[in-house]
Amino acid sequence: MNALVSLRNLRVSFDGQAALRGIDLDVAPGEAVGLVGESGCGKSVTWLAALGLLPAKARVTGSATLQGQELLGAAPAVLDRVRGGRIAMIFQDPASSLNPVIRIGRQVEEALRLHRGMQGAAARAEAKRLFDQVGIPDAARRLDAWPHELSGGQNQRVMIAIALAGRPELLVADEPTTALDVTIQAQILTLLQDLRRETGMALVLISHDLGVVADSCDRVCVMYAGRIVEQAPVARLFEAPTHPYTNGLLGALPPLDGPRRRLAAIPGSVPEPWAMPKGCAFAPRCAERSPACDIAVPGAVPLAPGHQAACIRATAMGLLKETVAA
Ligand SMILES: Nc1ncnc2c1ncn2[C@@H]1O[C@H](COP(=O)(O)OP(=O)(O)OP(=O)(O)O)[C@@H](O)[C@H]1O
Repeated sequence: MNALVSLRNLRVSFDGQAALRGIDLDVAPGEAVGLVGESGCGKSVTWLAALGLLPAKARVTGSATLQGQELLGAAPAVLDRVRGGRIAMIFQDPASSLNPVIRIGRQVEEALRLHRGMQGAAARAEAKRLFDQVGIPDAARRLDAWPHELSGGQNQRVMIAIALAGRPELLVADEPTTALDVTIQAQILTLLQDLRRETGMALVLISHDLGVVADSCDRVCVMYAGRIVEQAPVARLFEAPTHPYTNGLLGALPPLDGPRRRLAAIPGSVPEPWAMPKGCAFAPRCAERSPACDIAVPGAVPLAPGHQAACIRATAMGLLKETVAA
């Protein structure tokens, strides 16, 4: 795969506490990758680190490349061109990302000026086109609205228009629908899919909801305590989940058909950074734990094309495959 973005052994710590413990991830041009996991597992920090958006106290090591160009430690001028240009990011709460005292059209025009050098009537016409593209009704008039005059869903569409202004090759959408009503959530997710098809950009969708990610993405990465514990194409993940944590997330999904049942919750909680076990971080919550789980952190084992899991059960399956093939 010729990756658009490659993360290699990406590690982040704050005040000596590890938040990311070695992320390896490729995003191909045009693909949609879902990043899923419980709150605090490092989904947002992964992309904030790659884009140089973490506070100075964060210690970041490893590598994050955009078509071979290293982003970690890159000059501010390089990062300014990448951020909001080749890689755009939208966040959960559009109200806090938009400037409340600048009309929304002006905010889109500013992004067009920064990333495409557009000004005046050309920028205004392009801003209107972007509003049309993201489904803001009565776009010409809405350009002059203030953020507080629009609903949360409309403001998220404005954020998406700002993100599209730089013609990104990758859009990172960090819980883009969490703050919205359920019906609006579905509309925004559909919009992101449509835009990906229209523009050919890649999409990284961050969510704590495996169902949301499964509907919208080609591939899913399951994160736990600062690591990717399993990644696979969506269909494969549902057919052959290997990591017990993935199984736990799948068990927590409501069934598509059949009677409603109580959602299975995974007992226990994620270990705190200062109390990380020596072996597998999920072991204390794992029903399939064995003594070997406590010895060392399991590495990612390839199981099928695009499918890897970091669990000693996967290690055992990998060895079994090698023995059969020999
Ligand atoms: N600026 C910061 N200073 C200190 N710790 C931080 C900072 N930002 C993130 N962290 C820590 O890094 C870890 C990963 O956080 P991150 O926000 O990436 O999690 P997440 O998986 O995106 O969770 P959520 O779904 O709640 O957004 C958490 O333990 C968090 O407390």
